[in-house]
Amino acid sequence: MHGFAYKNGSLHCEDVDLSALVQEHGTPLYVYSAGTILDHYTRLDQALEGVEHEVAYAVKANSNLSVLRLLAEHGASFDIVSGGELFRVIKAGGDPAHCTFAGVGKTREEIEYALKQGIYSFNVESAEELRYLDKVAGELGMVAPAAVRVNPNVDAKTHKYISTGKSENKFGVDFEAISDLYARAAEELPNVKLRGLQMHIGSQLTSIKPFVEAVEKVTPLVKQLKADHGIEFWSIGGGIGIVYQDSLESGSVDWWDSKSEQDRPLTLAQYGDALLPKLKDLGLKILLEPGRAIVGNAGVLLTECLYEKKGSAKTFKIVDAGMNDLIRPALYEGHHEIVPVKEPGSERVKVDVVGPICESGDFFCQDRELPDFQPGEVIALMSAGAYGFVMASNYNSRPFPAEILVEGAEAKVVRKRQTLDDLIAGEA
Ligand SMILES: Cc1ncc(COP(=O)(O)O)c(C=O)c1O
Ligand SMILES: N[C@@H](CCCC[NH3+])C(=O)O
Repeated sequence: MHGFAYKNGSLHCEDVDLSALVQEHGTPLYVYSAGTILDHYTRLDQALEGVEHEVAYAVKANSNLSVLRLLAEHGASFDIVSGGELFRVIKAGGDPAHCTFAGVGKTREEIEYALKQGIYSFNVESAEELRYLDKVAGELGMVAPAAVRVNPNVDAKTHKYISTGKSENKFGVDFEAISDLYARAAEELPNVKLRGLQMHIGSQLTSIKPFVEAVEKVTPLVKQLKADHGIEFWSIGGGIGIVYQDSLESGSVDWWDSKSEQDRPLTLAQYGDALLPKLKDLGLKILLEPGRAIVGNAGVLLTECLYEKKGSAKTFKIVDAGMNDLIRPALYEGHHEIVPVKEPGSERVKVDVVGPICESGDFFCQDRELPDFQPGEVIALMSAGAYGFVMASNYNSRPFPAEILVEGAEAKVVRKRQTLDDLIAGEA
């Protein structure tokens, strides 16, 4: 079994009982299913069968070394956004020659590091950055492989903080300016080799429409760039959304197929079916940069209920994880399904589940009907595999939680819980 399900009255990840795991490792605890990660990676890879392509996992979503190693061993490429992420990929056995480097603010140090490691492409986000890349590469006597990120000005219809493909967003170069930029680069920038075009319109897209709109809008441009400059790849970015509501089953291998179309707005197969016909005859290598779709439903954050506080207006369940461990609810009002690890009965209570941080925004849900659970019991915040641990902080001097990777009946600690000494390491 992949993913998460109740067995013998207790929530399991694959064949590992999460109650037993918590007894051994404590809470808060991130737990990932290797089976789900590989299943979703494979499904996405298969969705583009029929066109030359690479699935470049977006490392930012979950950059644990063991997660990266798992994906590298199964042939993934990687999309990185910092020198630190490249370092992680290399340490995990990934091949820099299959890495693309995104981001609007690459430093000289990062550019030099990536050039020396021989990455596949710098995905450049402005004319100024392209010029700087040319300068740095020239000074090192190297030629930098590059693609420009086009901002197609398409509405991704997602949360405004994670929409990236509109003109008012800081990302990419205006669609109308791309042809001219490639022409000028060909004449003026001898230390840059433009080998592709990149785009990424936003994250957590649950409809195929914006993807189709962006691909249709940009297709004439890539054709022209191929004809004029011989570009060889088109990265259409990541952004495929996952289900956050009723997501207990979503890490299971059968889940993707078991949902009706209304319940599951966008499957990986639908994504492939809609886009493949538009991409397959371009004569270009197609790159995908999925993050959340691969790891999101593969992870949970386990946390213990410390207190139940009945106020005059609300009942609060106070747990030992906070917004410092999982910030998505505080930052985007992101919804994470909450289920007790001990299989619950049918009784429901309306509660706020809150953390120990001194912020009113430190909540995991508000006024939500949940199966009842008591202090001392452990709950799982579902679909926390993407943008969970990677966005954690030490706010309120709370140490980072541990991370566990489960494969079948084996549970491996892939990041130790931070100690109090770790917390102050390097401070004077
Ligand atoms: C350039 C780029 N590629 C890929 C991703 C991965 O996005 P997602 O996790 O939504 O697939 C992001 C984040 O939104 C990104 O900025
Ligand atoms: N951190 C965001 C996604 C950002 C995507 C990165 N470009 C989230 O949790 O939904």
